[in-house]
This record gives sequence, C-alpha cells and structure tokens, in this order.
Amino acid sequence: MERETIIEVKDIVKSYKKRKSKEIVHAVKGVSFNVYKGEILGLLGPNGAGKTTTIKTICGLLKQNEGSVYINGQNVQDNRLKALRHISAVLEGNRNLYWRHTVQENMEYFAGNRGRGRKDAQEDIGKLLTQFRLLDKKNELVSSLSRGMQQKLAIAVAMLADSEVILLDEPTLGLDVETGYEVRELLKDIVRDQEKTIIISTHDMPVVQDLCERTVIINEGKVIADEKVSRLIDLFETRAYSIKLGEPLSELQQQAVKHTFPIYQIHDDQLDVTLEQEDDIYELMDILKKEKTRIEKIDRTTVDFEQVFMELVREEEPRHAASTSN
Ligand SMILES: Nc1ncnc2c1ncn2[C@@H]1O[C@H](COP(=O)(O)OP(=O)(O)OP(=O)(O)O)[C@@H](O)[C@H]1O
Repeated sequence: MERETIIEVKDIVKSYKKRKSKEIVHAVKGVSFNVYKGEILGLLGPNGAGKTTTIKTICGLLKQNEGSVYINGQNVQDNRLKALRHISAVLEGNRNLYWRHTVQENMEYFAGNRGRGRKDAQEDIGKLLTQFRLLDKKNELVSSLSRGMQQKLAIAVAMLADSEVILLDEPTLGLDVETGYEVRELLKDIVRDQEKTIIISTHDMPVVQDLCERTVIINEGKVIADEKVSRLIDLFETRAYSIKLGEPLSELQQQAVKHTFPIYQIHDDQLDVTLEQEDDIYELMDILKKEKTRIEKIDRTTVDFEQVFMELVREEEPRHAASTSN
C-alpha cells in the first residue's frame, strides 16, 4: 500500500559563514528524504553531520540556501503558518521551558500558546503529567528539576499541542541510563497510542533499534542510508562472521586481515569480521588458505544497530583508511 507522505525534504543545501574567519561551512549538501504519516523516523549521523541543521530547516527556524521542505504539501518557506501548524519541535530539550515557572505553569502557558483555553487544557495537562510521572512535581520550579525531568516536561509540552508531527532533537542526550530508558518507554507509548509522526535525531542507538521503523543517516551533509532499521540489520547480519580457527593467525595474516577488512577482531584462534560485500568472503578464504589455516567453525554474528551505524559511516571513508579495532 502506498504510504501517505507528510514531510518532503527536497535537495536542501545549507551553508554557514563562520563569524570570525568568514570561512564557509557546507553543513547540508543536498539532503532529500520523505517522512510518511504515522511513522517514527530516526535521523542519525556523527557529530557535525548536519542533523540539527536539517531539523531546524524542517521546522522553519533556518532558511536553506537551496531546496524545499513541504509539510502536508505546504512549502515551509512560502506558506510558513499553514505548513508549521502541523508541527511541534523539542530542540535542545529543556531550553524550550521557562525555568522560573512551575511545571504546571509551563504546561498552561504552552497550552494557551496553542490557543487552548485554560479549563479545556486542564484534563490533558493532568493526563500528561501522570503519564510522564511529573504530577507530584507540578508545583515545582523547572529550575529545580533534574535534567531528565526537564527533558520529560519538554516532551510533555510538545505533546500538549497535539500536533500531527513531532520533531525531537536528541531526546535522551545527557540522561542517565534509567531516565533514558524511561523516556524511550514514554515515546513508545506515544507511538503506540497515537497516530503521530515523529522524527528523532539521536546518537542513542537503542532509541533507534527500539523505536524507529526507518532511519535516514546523514554523514558530512549527505544522506548515506535511507532504509528500514530491520532491513539494515538483516543486511549486515549476512556479512558478519565469527570464525573459530584451528590455530592463531600469523603476523602476516593479521596484517592482511587488517588491510582488507575495516571491522575485525582477533583473539587467539577467534576471528570476528564484517565484510564490506558478501563476495569479500573469498578474499578472507585466500588469506587463510595461504598458510593452510584450518577453519573449525563459521557462524554468522548477530549485529546490533550500533555496529550497522558505525559500519555505514565507515564505508563512506576511503577504503582501508578507516581505523580498525583489535
Ligand atoms: N551557526 C553556525 N555557524 C557556523 N557553522 C555552523 C553553525 N551551525 C552549524 N554549523 C556547522 O555545520 C555543520 C553541521 O552542524 P549540525 O549542528 O547540523 O550537525 P549535527 O549533525 O546536528 O551535529 P551534532 O550531533 O554534533 O549536534 C557542523 O560542521 C557545524 O560546525
């Protein structure tokens, strides 16, 4: 079934001029992708890849040099109000909030900001504060909350607007493991219970693996992958091998492995390697055959999304120039 597109990012280019040196930074170099109604999309990339620039362009906070963004068919630059009324964004989490006001006051203020009457919003505020486990904090100042609670409040505020699309920039950044988990579970509930479209930019791989159906990976201002998360994991699983050898590899063989495969680990007679292409298995066999190394067992290794991500980014670097691990 053809899925309905809600956001269309088309060939966006954005450059900055550095204030002091006047040097031009090409932050986004022609990024295109679609977001479908009701999906949760992970926007990933290493530091400085262009994720925040892309998100800020989508929600109209930045004006791109080239290209267009459409939300429900409305061009964000030409039809700003119409396009942006479908969107809520949580950028830099807790900075969106009023720190000298209480939790409840923040909720009421933002409800009012979205044109909701105080009375009308009360029920939703109560529900959201309960869901986000913030009800007992409702009369506390935002400045006195922990970073995790502030982050949860920022997301609750975005939920209050009841927009079709929610953009979350690094929702679990800087949170401890427990609060990170809690935020992840909350987001899961939101996705399960409501027909929201969510874009999450993150470095948190469990967030992607747990929550996102699809991921768009950006590296150096360009999209390097746009694929279902499950498919990417399958794809890499077929290329990751764990090999038990009859004897440890010689120094020469270790050098050859290091030279040929960007991701490998050698421990005594155990070799774990991820091939760049399935055919590379023949190259590996040649290295082993040259010194008549026996293979006792070959298994496919299970991969997690973190490995997939690292490998995709590494593949973009010139072959064999990537750093290796052993
Ligand atoms: N206002 C600005 N002035 C100059 N350069 C900028 C500005 N904002 C971003 N950049 C540069 O543009 C590039 C992309 O930045 P961006 O913040 O979009 O990356 P990111 O993928 O969100 O990174 P991170 O994960 O570190 O937040 C970086 O090289 C960054 O230094």
